[in-house]
Amino acid sequence: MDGIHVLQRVVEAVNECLSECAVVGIPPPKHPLGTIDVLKVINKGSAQGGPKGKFWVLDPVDGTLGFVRGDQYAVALALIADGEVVLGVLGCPNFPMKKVWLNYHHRYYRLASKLHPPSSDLWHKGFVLIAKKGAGQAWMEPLAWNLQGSHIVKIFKAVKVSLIDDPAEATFCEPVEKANSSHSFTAGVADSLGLRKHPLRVYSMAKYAAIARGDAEIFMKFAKAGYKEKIWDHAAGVLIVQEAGGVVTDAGGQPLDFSKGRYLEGLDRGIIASSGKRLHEKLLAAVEESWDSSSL
Ligand SMILES: Nc1ncnc2c1ncn2[C@@H]1O[C@H](COP(=O)(O)O)[C@@H](OP(=O)(O)O)[C@H]1O
Ligand SMILES: [Mg+2]
Repeated sequence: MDGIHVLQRVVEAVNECLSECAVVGIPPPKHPLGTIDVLKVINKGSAQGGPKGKFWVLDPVDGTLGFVRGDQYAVALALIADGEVVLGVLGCPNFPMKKVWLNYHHRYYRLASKLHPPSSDLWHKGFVLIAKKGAGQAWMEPLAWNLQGSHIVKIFKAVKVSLIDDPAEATFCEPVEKANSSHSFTAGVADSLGLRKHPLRVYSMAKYAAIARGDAEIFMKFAKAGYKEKIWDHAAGVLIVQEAGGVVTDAGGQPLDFSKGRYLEGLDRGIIASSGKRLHEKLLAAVEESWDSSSL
C-alpha cells in the first residue's frame, strides 16, 4: 500500500471508530472527519512529557515484530497527569483465553481454531484491559465479534493477579527477542530464585496483561546497558498490573518514574513486575545475587 492509500485507510478507520462511539456514551460527530481533520489530530502528538500537566501516551502497535509475524502485540494508551500514570488501556487482540496457548506462536492457535472452530458466540481470544489509578481494580472487556463482524460489547470483568507466591510454582515471562532483554541474565535470576518452569516468551506489553490476569507471576526485562526505555512501552501496563494487585519496579526496587519526559530516566538496570509483594522481594534479592556475576 502506498502512502496515500494508507492515509485513506486511516481516515476510514477513524470514522468507523467514531461511528461507534455512542456505544461508550460519547455522541458521534455530525459529519465524518476529512483527511485534513485527521492529520491535524495526528500532528497534535508532539508532547515531550515531563513532570507537569496532562498528556496521553499512545503506542499504536507495541511489539511491532510480534504484529508483523502474526503473533502477540498490543495497543497501549495511558493518561499521565503531573508525572503519574492515572489511566491505562491495553488492547491485546491475539491474546488467547487458554493460557497454555501463550507458549506457542499465534499461527498454531489460528490453525487449531480452523481445525476445531470455536462456536461463533464463544469468546476465545482478545480483550481490552483498563485501569484507573487508585481504583484497586483492573477491568477486562472481551473483544468478541458476532457473525456480522460487529463488536459485541459485554460487561467488563474484574481481573486480579495470581495468588501464587512460591517461586517453584511461578511462571515468568520476558521478551521473545534476546536483543531486547538478556535471556542469559534472567535464566540466572530464575535459577537463583528457584523458578522451575520454562520462561514464557511473549512479544509486547501483552506480558503485563499476562501478569494482571494471573496467567503468569513474574515479568523481567533487562535491556543492554545504554538502552533507554520509553514511557509508552510501559505506562499502561504498569498501572494495570498495579491496580490488579501486582508490583512493578526497577531492579533497585524503585517505582518507574514517568515524570522525566519521553524516557524512563534513572531506571536502575531493568524492569521487574510480579504478582505480589512477597514474590517481588524474593525477585529483587535474586537479581542482586545474580548481578555481580553477570556481564550486563
Ligand atoms: N534494543 C532494545 N532493547 C530493549 N528494548 C527494545 C530494544 N529495541 C526496541 N525495544 C523496545 O521493545 C519493545 C518490544 O517489546 P518486547 O521485546 O517486549 O516485545 C519495542 O516496542 P515497539 O515494538 O512498540 O517498538 C521497543 O520499544
Ligand atoms: Mg512499544
